[in-house]
Amino acid sequence: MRTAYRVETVRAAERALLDRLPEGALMDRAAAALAAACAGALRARRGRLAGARLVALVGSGDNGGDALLAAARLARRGVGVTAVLLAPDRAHPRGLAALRAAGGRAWALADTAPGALDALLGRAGLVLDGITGIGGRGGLRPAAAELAERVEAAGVPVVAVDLPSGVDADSGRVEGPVLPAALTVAFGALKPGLLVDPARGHAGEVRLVDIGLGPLLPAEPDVAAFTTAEVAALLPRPTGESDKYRRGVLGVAAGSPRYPGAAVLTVGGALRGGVGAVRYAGPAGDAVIARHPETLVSRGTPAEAGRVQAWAAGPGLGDDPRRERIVAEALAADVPLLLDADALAGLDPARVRARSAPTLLTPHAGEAAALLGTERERVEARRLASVRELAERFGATVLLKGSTTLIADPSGPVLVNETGTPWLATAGSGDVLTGLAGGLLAAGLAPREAAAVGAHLHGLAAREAAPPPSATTVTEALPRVWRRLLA
Ligand SMILES: NC(=O)C1=CN([C@@H]2O[C@H](COP(=O)(O)OP(=O)(O)OC[C@H]3O[C@@H](n4cnc5c(N)ncnc54)[C@H](O)[C@@H]3O)[C@@H](O)[C@H]2O)[C@@H](O)CC1
Ligand SMILES: [K+]
Repeated sequence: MRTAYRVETVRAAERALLDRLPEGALMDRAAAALAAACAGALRARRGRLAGARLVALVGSGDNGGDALLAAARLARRGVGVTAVLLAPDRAHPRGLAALRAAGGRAWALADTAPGALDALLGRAGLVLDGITGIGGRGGLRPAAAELAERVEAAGVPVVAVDLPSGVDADSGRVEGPVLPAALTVAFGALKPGLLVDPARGHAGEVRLVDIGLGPLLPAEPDVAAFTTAEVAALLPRPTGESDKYRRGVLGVAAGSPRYPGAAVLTVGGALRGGVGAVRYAGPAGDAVIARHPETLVSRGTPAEAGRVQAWAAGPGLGDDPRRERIVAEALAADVPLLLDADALAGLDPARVRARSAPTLLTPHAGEAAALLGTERERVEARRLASVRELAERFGATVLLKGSTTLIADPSGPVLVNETGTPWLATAGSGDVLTGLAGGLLAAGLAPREAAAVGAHLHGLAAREAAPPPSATTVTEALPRVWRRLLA
């Protein structure tokens, strides 16, 4: 499990660790790892360290202190270092002394002419961003924002200290200018913003450095991501006693005369979700049978279909006059239920909360916004808060699709899927995910695991499908992903 903790939790663990260690030891650990990461990046660019040039951007907190101490280490190894101080009178005193003792230069940003700054950046092989870390509040302030803009314009690769400056560590929100990094070196624990967009999109490669915080962090993180090995361990596997019913049957209520393809794609995903069988109920049975002859099809609504272990309803129901009845019957079924797309429109939280079996909702940002009575942009800017709010309001598991897919229960850590790719923004790919996650539900996974495993497999399949992937080629790539994970 990759885990992330909120700032408050990280700080509490840091305080406990600081009490046990000599003064400065923790920052020295952080600085040593940071210097090693920068040395690697500089060597990768020009083969050797001596003679390389580094510019360290230094804010007024400990994040700037880390940058100064790391820069001092690099200066001792022959790197030409210039620190640009945003607040010279508040720069970390020990860090600044170490840098000067190592032969590094320190410039006050306020006294540096724009031309001189640009020339400095133009010669630099790497920029170390120590403007703000977990103490950063709101978007970057004007002087820092202007500096970030100049660095970006210079095109020098940036290594972020702990977090890209300007992102919100706890929420992943970005409220103004940010300095995007090629590499972020995080200390002690990842923060939620390093896993959740839009902040994550500015962090580049994220490397976690162990500074001894682990044993002091609580067992339950705020945000977590399954690794592929953990997903592989959760995949349902048939046993000697399995038959098609014991492996689980998923009922699919999707598609309409106008959108038969949604039924085909949802069933296609479901057949690759580890189930023993898929029952399709709806008007697109002929199209489904033509593509997936193993499906049990019927024309009726969920209540008229046979026994299933879970239902997945919603894709392509469109303006089918039976839509409300279909959703009502799926809600009334005493089995786990996945609701997506057209089944989410106007969904009443009380109806979901009243269910006796678990429910999984899989909105994209637009659908989530409609359920929350807000705008899509607001959901996209506040993905973590939005998914938590939906889960709480509906008393359900919610999978919020998008640039980083998030999965929340009414309480407990939010799961992040890290396998997603922008290529998945393609017609019908959500229908495949609905079938896949629904299949995993029917096969016996809890909603949270079904959602996380489904999203993980879906992302891996999209990466494997020939670019550009389509919903159909993603479906076709799924068995290859299963094979690899089961091996
Ligand atoms: N506490 C510890 O034991 C350790 C902390 N470490 C480092 O310390 C950092 C946290 O240090 P701090 O708590 O001093 O906080 P930061 O250094 O992250 O930022 C605080 C400073 O930045 C300024 N600032 C805040 N928001 C700003 C904005 N929007 N624009 C411009 N300036 C802004 C504030 O005036 C304040 O002086 C971590 O991110 C990490 O890099 C590491 O050295 C490991 C050990
Ligand atoms: K930073």
